[in-house]
Amino acid sequence: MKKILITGGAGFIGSHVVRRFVTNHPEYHIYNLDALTYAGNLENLRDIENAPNYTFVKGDIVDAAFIDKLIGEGDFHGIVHLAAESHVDRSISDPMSFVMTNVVGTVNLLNAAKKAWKDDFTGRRFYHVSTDEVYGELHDPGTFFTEDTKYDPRSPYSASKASSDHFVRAYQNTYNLPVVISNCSNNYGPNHFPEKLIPLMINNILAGKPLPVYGKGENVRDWLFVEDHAIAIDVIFHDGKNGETYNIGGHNEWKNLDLVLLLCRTMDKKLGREEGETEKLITYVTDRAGHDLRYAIDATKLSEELGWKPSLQFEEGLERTVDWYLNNKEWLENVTSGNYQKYYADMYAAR
Ligand SMILES: NC(=O)c1ccc[n+]([C@@H]2O[C@H](COP(=O)([O-])OP(=O)(O)OC[C@H]3O[C@@H](n4cnc5c(N)ncnc54)[C@H](O)[C@@H]3O)[C@@H](O)[C@H]2O)c1
Repeated sequence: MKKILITGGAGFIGSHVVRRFVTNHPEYHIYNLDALTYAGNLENLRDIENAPNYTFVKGDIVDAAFIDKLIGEGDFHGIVHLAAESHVDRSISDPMSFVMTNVVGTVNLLNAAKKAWKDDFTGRRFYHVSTDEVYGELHDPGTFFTEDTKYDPRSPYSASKASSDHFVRAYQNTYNLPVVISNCSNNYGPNHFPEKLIPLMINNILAGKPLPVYGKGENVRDWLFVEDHAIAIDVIFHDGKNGETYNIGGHNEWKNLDLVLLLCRTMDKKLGREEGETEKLITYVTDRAGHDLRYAIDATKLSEELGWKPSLQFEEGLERTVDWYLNNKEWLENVTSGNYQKYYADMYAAR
């Protein structure tokens, strides 16, 4: 049975990718490598944890000796790399942890794959999951990031992801490592840690806390339902061409303020409140340093060459997301308090 290593599989997007691969590809054995940082949580994979083709491995991609051993002995057919520090605000207060995980961690994985696959790369693939933020920001409506847009990262997070993208391409160019990269827009959906916009707002609404909107709420993001991203990763992993980059996006742009207002109206309905009640919690706060104005993805290459398209309309995806959080308040409480983290850290410390 072919083995696939997925890194960061206990996180938000990673957990959806692991579930998709475990469920839709019984021909593979999936190894989920994750350090279980504040953002990683095995509760996200409870439903598949006993699947016969699934194994969890706790470990840190920054630890080169550990990664060399794991990949050296693992005979992995493919590596799907999602492990990262992922929150822009945290990158502003602590850039070095982003350099370590996103840059050094990625190079450790590339080195280990190069050594383990020993110049016979037939049937192997290193898939690097990246972000549209590497392209910088857009101003003019009607302009989009394409795969040819020049990199212009503007936050420590996007600079670290851009750097890792460059390393991945350099390993293809220099050592012929078979690589593929995708750059995706903002994801939303179940299991999203409540520090990012949508789950933070849902969490605050449920707690009756203010809803902090940066600046005037004018920044624009393109939103994609996380399961559609997982499907795109599956399609690119299997059908994408080595050395290529694929942009993934929802063609679904929202100003932050409009998005928060839509979320407030959805919550009014779900919580049986009068329309307009929830939006009273909106508070405008000092803008994020260096806040990029607009991101928008042109995903034509992916749809024309590999036939992928988002399956879900935004209103439906947002409603599914809200329903998930309302039905999983315990999850929200346990990730916010760090209970899950402690529980799984203790479990692995005892082994
Ligand atoms: N969230 C988005 O909207 C978005 C959009 C495009 C691309 N991406 C990219 O997708 C990937 C996953 O993003 P996410 O939002 O799911 O992130 P996340 O923060 O929810 O999850 C990251 C996971 O990586 C693990 N991890 C962190 N450091 C590690 C280390 N040193 N060793 C091993 N594991 C480690 C964490 O424990 C966690 O499970 C990232 O590479 C991110 O850059 C995210």
